Amino acid sequence: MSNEQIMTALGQFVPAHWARDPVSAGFVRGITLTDSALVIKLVLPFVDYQLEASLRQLDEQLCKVSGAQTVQWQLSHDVATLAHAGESQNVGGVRNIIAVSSGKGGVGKSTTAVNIALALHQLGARVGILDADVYGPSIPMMLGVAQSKPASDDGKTMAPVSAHGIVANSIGFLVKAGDATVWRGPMASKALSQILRETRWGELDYLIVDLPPGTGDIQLTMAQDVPTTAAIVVTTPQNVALADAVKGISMFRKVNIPVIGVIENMSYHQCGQCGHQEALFGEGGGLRASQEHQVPLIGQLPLDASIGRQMDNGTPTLVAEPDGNLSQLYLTMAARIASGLYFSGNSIPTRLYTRAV
Ligand SMILES: Nc1ncnc2c1ncn2[C@@H]1O[C@H](COP(=O)(O)OP(=O)(O)OP(=O)(O)O)[C@@H](O)[C@H]1O
Repeated sequence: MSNEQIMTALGQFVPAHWARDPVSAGFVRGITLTDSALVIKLVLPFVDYQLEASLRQLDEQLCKVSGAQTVQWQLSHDVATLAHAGESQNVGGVRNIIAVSSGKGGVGKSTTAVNIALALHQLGARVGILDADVYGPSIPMMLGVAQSKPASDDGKTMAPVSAHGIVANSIGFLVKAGDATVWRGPMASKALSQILRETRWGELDYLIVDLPPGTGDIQLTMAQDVPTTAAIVVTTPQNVALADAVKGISMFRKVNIPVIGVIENMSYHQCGQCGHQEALFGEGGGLRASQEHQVPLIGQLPLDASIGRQMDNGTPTLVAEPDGNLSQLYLTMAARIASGLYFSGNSIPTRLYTRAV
């Protein structure tokens, strides 16, 4: 068997949404031929979705060059810590902080943030979510834990609330409904920094931060006082929402936070009877914004009453129907976010993946 031919075959294959092939990216960790099986071990610095099915396209070619009868893919991940802009100190065992923002309110930012967090968890990552939407904290309700409170043994730090396999903290757990809405910008920003640093998040691969809509003080805090790795902008296809989303993209760029991409929510309505898709709010807006501003379009989600209903019941789509079509959309987007984050970011040198075969 020639390792070189196998590496060449692997080196010519770029899985969906990856920026590089697994060989040049340094993910191949072992190639062995046991009995009649060729065993290929890959360790990824991000979580992925349906990667094995995609790699199986290579099986025939790999069997031919190795003389093996089958290929066994051993896939695992060890999520890399990526460098962030600014001087702020890392948050405990949190490897990456992803801010989810929107230019306008009501576009489904929190709904998307929660389902993406749960999707990353379903893909095998350790995930937390911080509800920084001080003016309308909705994550406790969406995760079905509105009656819970983060526990504090020492009066200084808090244990986050666990729900559906992820951990969460929210201003909504800590102050009475409506109280935070009268806070002025600086107070809200201080609350965000404090809640972030006083929560014992434990070891997390990804901490999703659900920001309030707009481009104000809190967003600046994310750049200056929080080690934010990258941001995602959620929008609807309407022109007004898009114009605001573009402002959000520019703002993150100005403060050197890379934008992983745009998610277009409520892009189309799918008829429950015949499956016909109709673009209720115009078409192609997210794609246009992504092309004009050179950010990837991470995905498009339909306007689907079940997304809202499931959230209102505290069992988000990823929990209510983990294998359903909508969950598959979220899982695909989560994988794009994870790989996009890695390939667009800078790995911290100590965790750099070396080429080893
Ligand atoms: N794809 C979707 N299909 C159907 N309903 C949706 C979808 N996305 C969100 N919703 C519903 O739209 C409403 C607003 O969603 P959400 O609270 O997530 O928006 P938001 O952008 O975070 O709002 P705000 O900025 O005001 O907090 C909710 O009732 C939610 O259930």
